[in-house]
Amino acid sequence: MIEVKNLDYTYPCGHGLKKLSITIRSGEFIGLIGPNGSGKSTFLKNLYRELEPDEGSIVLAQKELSTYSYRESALLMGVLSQHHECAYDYTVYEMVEMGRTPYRESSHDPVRNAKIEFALKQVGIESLCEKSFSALSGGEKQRVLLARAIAQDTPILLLDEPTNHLDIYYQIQVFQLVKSLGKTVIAAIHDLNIASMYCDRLYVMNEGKIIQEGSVEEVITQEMIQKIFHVPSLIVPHPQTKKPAVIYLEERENV
Ligand SMILES: Nc1ncnc2c1ncn2[C@@H]1O[C@H](COP(=O)(O)OP(=O)(O)OP(=O)(O)O)[C@@H](O)[C@H]1O
Repeated sequence: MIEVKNLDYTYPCGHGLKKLSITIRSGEFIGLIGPNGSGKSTFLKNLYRELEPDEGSIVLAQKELSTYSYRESALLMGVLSQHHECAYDYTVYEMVEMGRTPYRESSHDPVRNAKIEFALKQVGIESLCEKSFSALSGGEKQRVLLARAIAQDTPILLLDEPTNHLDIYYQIQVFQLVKSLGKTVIAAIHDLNIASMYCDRLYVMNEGKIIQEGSVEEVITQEMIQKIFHVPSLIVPHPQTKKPAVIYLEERENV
């Protein structure tokens, strides 16, 4: 469904992405992991067209991304990014409504309104509808933006550290909810235990490159965590799921 080949992007300062290639099948839940500044957000921004690649190709549903109009790509990809700024004082309902913009529906359209209601209910924010978006906490804003992305009803969701501002209850709620939607998901994730619980496959990024790719069992290893994050760890099978669970160790001799 998404095929990225030899993607290059360089910021004026010289940082960016180098020859990135990724193939994602329909319905996969993909995690991007890697240290701060490794290029996860830059990659997602190239996908959701905030940045334009210098070289390489991004093919979405068998068509080069740059040949889609912005409306067409908004019908395919929804985005939940880390940015919360909003120039106007919209209500929560108005923010979620914006997810339907690419559809050009009338505000009385029953399908449109059902999609908005569904999104509000799924994220559990019906009671916030009349509140001003700018008056919400960081975590509440993030949930509103998730509801907007759900209302957009796209087959692909791009998530840039989606649970940044959320407490553990809502972190798990967001990942469970996104997983239950059965969409193709690409998510930049810092928490390796969350990545292990929800992702089908992981890509490890470092210095703008993909340096490893595989199942969570293949990727989440003591060696990778030591090499990429410089932290000693112990990997144990999760007692419920048997997926790798990471226990971080103190840097001590003879551990
Ligand atoms: N707008 C920008 N202008 C110049 N350089 C940038 C810009 N945004 C990011 N960079 C640089 O590009 C590199 C990759 O940054 P990016 O934000 O993609 O990393 P990341 O893996 O998402 O990091 P984090 O985990 O901290 O969110 C970093 O060296 C960063 O300083």
